[in-house]
Amino acid sequence: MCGIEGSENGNVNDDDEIIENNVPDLNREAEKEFSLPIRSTVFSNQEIIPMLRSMNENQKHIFFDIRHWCLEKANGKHVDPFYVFITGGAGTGKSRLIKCLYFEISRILAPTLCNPDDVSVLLTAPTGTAAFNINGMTIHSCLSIFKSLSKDHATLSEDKLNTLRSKLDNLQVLIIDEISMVNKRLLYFVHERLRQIKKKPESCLFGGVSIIAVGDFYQLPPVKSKKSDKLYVNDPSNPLNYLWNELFKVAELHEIMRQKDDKTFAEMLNRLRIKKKNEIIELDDFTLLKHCMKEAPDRILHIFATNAEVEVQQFNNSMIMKYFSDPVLLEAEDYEKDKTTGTLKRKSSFYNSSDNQLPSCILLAVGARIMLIRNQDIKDEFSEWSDGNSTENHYCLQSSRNNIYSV
Ligand SMILES: Nc1ncnc2c1ncn2[C@@H]1O[C@H](COP(=O)(O)OP(=O)(O)OP(=O)(O)O)[C@@H](O)[C@H]1O
Repeated sequence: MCGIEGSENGNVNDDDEIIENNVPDLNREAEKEFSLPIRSTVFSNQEIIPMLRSMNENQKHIFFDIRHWCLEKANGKHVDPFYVFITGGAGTGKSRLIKCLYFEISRILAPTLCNPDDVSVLLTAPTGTAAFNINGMTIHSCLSIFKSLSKDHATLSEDKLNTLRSKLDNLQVLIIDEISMVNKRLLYFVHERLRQIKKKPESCLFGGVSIIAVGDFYQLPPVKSKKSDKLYVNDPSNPLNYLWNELFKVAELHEIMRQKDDKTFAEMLNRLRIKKKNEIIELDDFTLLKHCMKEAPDRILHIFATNAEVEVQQFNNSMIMKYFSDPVLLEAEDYEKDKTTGTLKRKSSFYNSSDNQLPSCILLAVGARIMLIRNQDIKDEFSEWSDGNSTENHYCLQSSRNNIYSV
């Protein structure tokens, strides 16, 4: 991170793995008060209605099946919970279908809620970026699941559970996008938490809540998971196998909508999707791909396969060196809490871990655009930050808790 001023003397719960390091911007004082960040996602009619109208046959089929279930539920009929896995290659319209489903489910089930603040359906994803993409929340934050997924975190105190219950007692459907990034253990925690919220026995899967899992197992796998822990691996010796295998009914989207006007390209993408690493690409596909490769001008958005190519002295730095005359190298400062005095001391060396991924220094310049890709604590609510057009030579990121990140 950038230079940091300010310190915190809060008690830190060492068990909480969300606190990966005791840096000053991670004030866990606020954690003492349990507040629930659950919020309903709101899509406007203007946004959704054109999407509903333009669904393709495949999307409609899935949509109306789920809609039918909701209507039965809203009419007080006894319907069993359903577990569906909506899959399809990149650009087949999964995210779009999710938004339509969320809109329709919340609309149909709204009259079954006693309180307007209650939630009948939740829109979630396993990572912040994926959740942002669908205007949803992370599974961890809305179900109060800790990142560590250790047994100790399986249960919450009655107080915390009651807070969750007050909001989610009427939850009927949970939508999980990017399911390929969810492993068996996380799915088990989802089952456990829902069961606790709904006060149901172990045998009641997901506490009776229906699950719509969406994603593509050819896309991103769960971070740091053993092969047998991946959902699609049917391993009867794994005690958590039952929560995915044979439970979820598959609904597949086939038509690539993102490149729908370029059938040749879309078909090639479908062939590449199922290729294994090191498997030869057919000559025609290779030629088509080569044909699409063009030298991109420096200033347009570049996509790289690894963070290292972007960060570690590579693209970003070379662009700053090329276009700015006054680059500034900022070194990270790391603090740790002295367990006896509770005060924060600057560490002699920079905290480093393979999952931290923060650079130990960053090169900046006046006028260079900055994108904050990782906000350690959303409660910070950065109130100001440079959009890169400022002519000031001192940038300040002021958080709501008065930690100042100066750049
Ligand atoms: N029925 C449709 N009519 C018109 N456009 C559509 C339709 N379905 C999807 N699209 C468009 O196709 C593009 C890809 O859709 P979307 O992002 O939902 O796909 P996806 O399967 O979630 O992709 P990915 O797996 O890459 O995240 C978007 O621009 C979306 O608006």
